[in-house]
Amino acid sequence: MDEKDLNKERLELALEAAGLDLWENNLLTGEVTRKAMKTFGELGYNDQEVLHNLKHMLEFVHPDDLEMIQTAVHDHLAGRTPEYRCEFRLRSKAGTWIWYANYGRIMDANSTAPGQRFIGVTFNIDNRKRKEDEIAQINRKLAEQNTMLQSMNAALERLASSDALTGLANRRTLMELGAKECLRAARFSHSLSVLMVDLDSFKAVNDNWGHSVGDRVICAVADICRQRVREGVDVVARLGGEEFVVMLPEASLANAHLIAESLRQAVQEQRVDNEDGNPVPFTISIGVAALGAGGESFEQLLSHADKALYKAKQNGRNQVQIFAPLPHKPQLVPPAAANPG
Ligand SMILES: Nc1nc2c(ncn2[C@@H]2O[C@H](COP(=O)(O)OP(=O)(O)OP(=O)(O)O)[C@@H](O)[C@H]2O)c(=O)[nH]1
Repeated sequence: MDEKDLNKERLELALEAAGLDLWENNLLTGEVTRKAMKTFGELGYNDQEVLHNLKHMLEFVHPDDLEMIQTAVHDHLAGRTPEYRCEFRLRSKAGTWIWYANYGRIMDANSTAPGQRFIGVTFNIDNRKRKEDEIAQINRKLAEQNTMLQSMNAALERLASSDALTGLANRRTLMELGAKECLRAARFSHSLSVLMVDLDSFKAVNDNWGHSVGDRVICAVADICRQRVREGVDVVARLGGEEFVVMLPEASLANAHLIAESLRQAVQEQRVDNEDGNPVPFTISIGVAALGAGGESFEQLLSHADKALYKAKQNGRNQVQIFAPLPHKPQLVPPAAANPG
């Protein structure tokens, strides 16, 4: 055996051990000078079924992968890539698609007519591709589930922070926002007012027209409050039942009074019909309070507004009352303490 045969033998062994199948093509004539017969054998074809012709070879390639192969060859031929690399599917004789990879190089790149010796190897990557597909599918499912979880979390968050009937903030949210706003207002000596809003004689609305009409009245009041305050600044909350709170940062007592009066009037003019199409009369009373110089807590502010609301109810309902702190009574000094000795 001469050195050439020995080298050929060594190469065959190396290719076999690496699972590589050598091919050689002439890109100028389209002739396949060495067919990757190990690959075609694996796909179920015999030597006669595979012609020494590049055009014929490409007929085994999945139609979706053809353009990618042609681009990779073209880029390499034009010197844009140091080697030709490509992954594609080949049709087996049984009709299934199997993934392969190509790695090759134009060996006569420096000649005047390069492309006559395009040499490379093909190797089976089907297992790897299938695993990649499985992983991609799992990742897609995980991403879908993640999106679903995120939207469920957002929905849960909405449910936990808002009132189911009106969509307004609930008591918990109001108390959280209110406490923060109170601290901020006290720290920077800014105004902060609250309106305590309550439907008048609402029991009668329910008793006369039913609970569902009562619910619609509650929603109508919620909408009026929501529409008439500054979006993103003021907070409208339903405390429960027929009671609402409107928190007005940066609003003085006088401004809050004006807003309260406009809400009261808007509610009085709002029409909600009963099941027979007849209007249901309803009004609200409002208590207004503003943060004083003493830096009260939000709970105290609400309690002041509630006291004003009580006054509005006592005075006949459908009105606005302002919380006025009782005038400070001077402490009487006991005579004994005044005249010691
Ligand atoms: N439709 C409906 N009614 C509710 C809801 N929550 C509470 N109520 C009713 O609201 C009514 C509140 O009645 P009261 O607390 O006696 O007060 P009021 O009749 O409005 O009288 P004043 O507040 O004194 O003017 C009760 O009849 C409750 O059943 C609700 O979500 N939907």
